[in-house]
Amino acid sequence: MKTILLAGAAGKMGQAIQQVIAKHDDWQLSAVLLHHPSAQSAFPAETKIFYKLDEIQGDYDVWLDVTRPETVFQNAAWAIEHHIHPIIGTSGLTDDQIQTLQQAALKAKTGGIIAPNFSISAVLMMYFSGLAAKFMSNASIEEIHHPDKVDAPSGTAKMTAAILAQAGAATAKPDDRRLDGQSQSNLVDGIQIISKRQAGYVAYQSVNFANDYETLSIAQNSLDRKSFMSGVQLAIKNADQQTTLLVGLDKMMGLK
Ligand SMILES: NC(=O)C1=CN([C@@H]2O[C@H](COP(=O)(O)OP(=O)(O)OC[C@H]3O[C@@H](n4cnc5c(N)ncnc54)[C@H](OP(=O)(O)O)[C@@H]3O)[C@@H](O)[C@H]2O)C=CC1
Ligand SMILES: O=C(O)C1=N[C@H](C(=O)O)C[C@H](O)C1
Repeated sequence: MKTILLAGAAGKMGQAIQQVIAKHDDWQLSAVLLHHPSAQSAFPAETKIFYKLDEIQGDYDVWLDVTRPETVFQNAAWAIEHHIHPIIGTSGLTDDQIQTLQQAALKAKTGGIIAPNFSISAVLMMYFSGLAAKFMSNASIEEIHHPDKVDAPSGTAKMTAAILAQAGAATAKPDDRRLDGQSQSNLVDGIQIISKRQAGYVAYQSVNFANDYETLSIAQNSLDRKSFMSGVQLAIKNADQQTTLLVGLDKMMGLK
């Protein structure tokens, strides 16, 4: 039996992940870490409920985190220190925090994965964008998310910017005009990211390239949080065999 601690279980992703775990006879939602007591009623009897890191007791194979940017580093560090393999879906980790967690994972011999996006099509969008960036070096990103999203740019956009930069792309002339209240413009690794929050969207991103006299756009749209669930399952299947902390679900999909 694979035992799972789900942090952020009462949130939008947490609820979708609970349904996925329940479909697997050999996976158990053994514990949840919640923010508020009011959310506790909906869990199976065998699920332990915790509200603070220092309350947590028991052994778990996997720590699945879908909480908040301000919480995720502390959670991931705690999981690794206690030899629970982390699957980090929560956005907002900085590059320095990721490096610190990777070192901690090596020391504790407890690997796992930071997956900025669990959607298979989003992973492919990032992968194809990295390929395109070798041939079309003027690139920018637009991301649109639901209005409840607390952080911008999205974790996916930041990872895409890193991939594009590594392939040699940059935004030729970043547009520094002021944007309206629902939009933000940020330069990350030399790539301009426009972030918008708009009702009706879950998660959308396009990567836009321009060469002389030609453009290329690679776009991906998550229409429902169910789009993330095949990636969540892949991560749960593989996380507890990891000895290092991977970044990006592509590393579990055999993409090179
Ligand atoms: N990797 C991926 O593919 C995806 C990643 N995400 C990311 O996952 C995260 C969660 O997204 P989403 O489910 O939409 O957000 P929600 O706000 O719906 O859920 C977050 C949950 O975490 C809870 N929470 C907050 N602080 C703590 C804490 N200290 N300990 C335990 N739980 C806590 C919140 O409780 P309360 O509301 O009571 O504060 C809430 O229930 C975000 O960072 C988002 O970007 C989202 C979709 C896909
Ligand atoms: O908050 C969300 O919803 C999402 N967050 C992740 C991100 O920051 O990239 C993944 C996906 O875009 C949905």
